Amino acid sequence: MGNLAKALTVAGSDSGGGAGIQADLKTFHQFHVYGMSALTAVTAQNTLGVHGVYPLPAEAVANQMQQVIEDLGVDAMKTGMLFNVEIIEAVAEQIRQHQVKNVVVDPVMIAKGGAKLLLDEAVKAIVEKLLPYTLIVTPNLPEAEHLTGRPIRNVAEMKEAAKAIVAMGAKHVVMKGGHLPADEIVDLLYDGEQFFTFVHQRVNTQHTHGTGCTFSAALTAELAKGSTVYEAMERANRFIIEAIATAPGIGRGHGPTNHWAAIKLSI
Ligand SMILES: Nc1ncnc2c1ncn2[C@@H]1O[C@H](COP(=O)(O)OP(=O)(O)O)[C@@H](O)[C@H]1O
Ligand SMILES: Cc1ncc(COP(=O)(O)O)c(N)n1
Repeated sequence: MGNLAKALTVAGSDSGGGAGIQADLKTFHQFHVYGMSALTAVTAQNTLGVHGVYPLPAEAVANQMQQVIEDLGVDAMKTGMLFNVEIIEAVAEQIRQHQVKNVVVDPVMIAKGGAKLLLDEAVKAIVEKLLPYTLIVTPNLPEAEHLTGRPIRNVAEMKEAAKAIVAMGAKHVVMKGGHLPADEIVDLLYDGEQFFTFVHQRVNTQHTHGTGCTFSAALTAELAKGSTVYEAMERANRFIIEAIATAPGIGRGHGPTNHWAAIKLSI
């Protein structure tokens, strides 16, 4: 345990356990990384949808971050549902004050059922306050469209959007291509100079609740352990594909992925 890697998630609670803080902590654990959390909001949620959103005061988020960073230490952190401008500003300020490295930002905006997990006016705060501290930002296509204000209909437009997002201050972009209607999914990594594409077959399933959270948590866990961005991307990508392919199939709606999925560490 001497070299135990430690990761922090700053995100909302999904009472259904498939997304949010719960998905992140389960994934950190599966990667043998010590997981810590700063809760931003409570959602009353299950596989059928979001039935209530109860944000916490920004001060409560900042205080949780401060206490774990100053005592336990954070090798990597991720953000998920941040909900409003005040919380985003508080999170950015904690990152700045404590010079937290390896920051992954999953710019969660809308739950699969359509519920707002980020207020409209807060998109600008993600760009202006958070992206300058971000090592990897992981938008899905609708999120990348909101960040850039342009439509994304193919891989060429994904690359253009990735360039625009790096120009906003993030060091790397992982743009997830699951929302393009094709049998092959293309996930894109851009490091400001080169594009790397990760292409895989779509699994035919409705159990994709929390895929974005689980993927970005895996990325964060690998960074906490000292992997390079490329290695972390490759391992997180394999993990999420396996987690979707072996989803337990619970709940009456969009069920969770399998957070016990085998981690394929060999590249
Ligand atoms: N049906 C699927 N089969 C295989 N992989 C998927 C499927 N849906 C999503 N993924 C993968 O899960 C991750 C999240 O994808 P995406 O659906 O684009 O984002 P989000 O969950 O944030 O909406 C990506 O790495 C994507 O390749
Ligand atoms: C608290 C919380 N955070 C994030 C998501 C996004 O989940 P998904 O990956 O299914 O879009 C969610 N549904 N709930």
